[in-house]
Amino acid sequence: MAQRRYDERDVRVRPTKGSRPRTKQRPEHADAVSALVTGVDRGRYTVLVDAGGPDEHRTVAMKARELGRNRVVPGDRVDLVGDSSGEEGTLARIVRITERRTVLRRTADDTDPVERIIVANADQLVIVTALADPEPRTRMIDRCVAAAYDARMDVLLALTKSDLADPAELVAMYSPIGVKVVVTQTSGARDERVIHGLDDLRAALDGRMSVLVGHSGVGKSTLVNALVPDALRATGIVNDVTGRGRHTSTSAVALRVPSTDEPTWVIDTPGVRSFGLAHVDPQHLLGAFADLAAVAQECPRGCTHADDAPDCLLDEWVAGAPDEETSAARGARLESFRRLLASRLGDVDR
Ligand SMILES: Nc1nc2c(ncn2[C@@H]2O[C@H](COP(=O)(O)OP(=O)(O)OP(=O)(O)O)[C@@H](O)[C@H]2O)c(=O)[nH]1
Ligand SMILES: [Zn+2]
Repeated sequence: MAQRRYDERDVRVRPTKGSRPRTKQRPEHADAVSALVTGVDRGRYTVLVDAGGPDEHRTVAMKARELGRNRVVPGDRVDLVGDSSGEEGTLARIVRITERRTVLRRTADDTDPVERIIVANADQLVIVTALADPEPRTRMIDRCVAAAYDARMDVLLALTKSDLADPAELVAMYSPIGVKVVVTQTSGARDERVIHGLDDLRAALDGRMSVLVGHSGVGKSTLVNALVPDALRATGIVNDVTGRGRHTSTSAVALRVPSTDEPTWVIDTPGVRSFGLAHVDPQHLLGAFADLAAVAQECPRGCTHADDAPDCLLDEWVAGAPDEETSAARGARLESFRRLLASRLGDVDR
């Protein structure tokens, strides 16, 4: 992973006439140790020092003043100074946030200008959806897909409760847009419950950091508890956050999935039910569809590529397909893209 750190060199100082450059000579913190943020609770950060290494241990940290208002979120790689031993009563300080590879954001709703980073550095978004009880809500899935693609994350659709309904329709709907699908179902009594499909899910998570989202009752906890047997204990000090505002009532927690060779993490997001998409750039969405993006480059200036866009070349691309099969495949891709685009614009949800 090519990572570069944010540090003092990133602060561009504009020389002002007649005054010395306002460079603050901050210490470089050469003795800092790096750590992974696994949880946040009321200004206290649970971090894992030397994750995966011989000296791995959990410790608690606070943000150093110099980080200002920058948010630190689960998945962040940070540098610590001070006492990072993890011994009781100690508190380390986070002095740097390593440049993030991905940033998953949410806005409260589509018109809310306030966007929050909820998770950093995650590779994929796992949308947990029950096939029945509760009924799947494709608008919610679309919104999650849009948010993930905007964050440049992959999407995995985990369809639970296949004992109650057939997954075929949803699979057909989402596989054309590059969404991987795993299907699970439980069987057996509560204390000797087996989850079919769990190995497929494990394989899809292996070596990656995945964020799990899903509505209440879809079976997300059932999956998390099966993947991370000590999930409750592993959350440590992290619990509900005293939210400033109504959208931060709970916070995300990173949990390590044991017994895989590569470090594998799931980030559970109890508070996140859906995504407002006000921040999503339609251009980013298009970027998730390489074939469409190539065609759309030649679209008229300012083309929205939406259903009602005049002279959008994407329509021509479908119409001009060499054979029926290609035309159907292209049509499905375009339709999916436009569905996501519409969810971004709020059309679908109204
Ligand atoms: N029939 C069936 N029921 C399931 C399956 N998986 C989970 N359930 C049940 O669905 C209910 C909800 O499961 P949970 O794992 O608690 O769901 P959750 O998504 O974590 O919901 P919250 O805890 O409310 O956020 C429970 O009664 C589970 O026993 C499944 O594959 N089939
Ligand atoms: Zn267009």
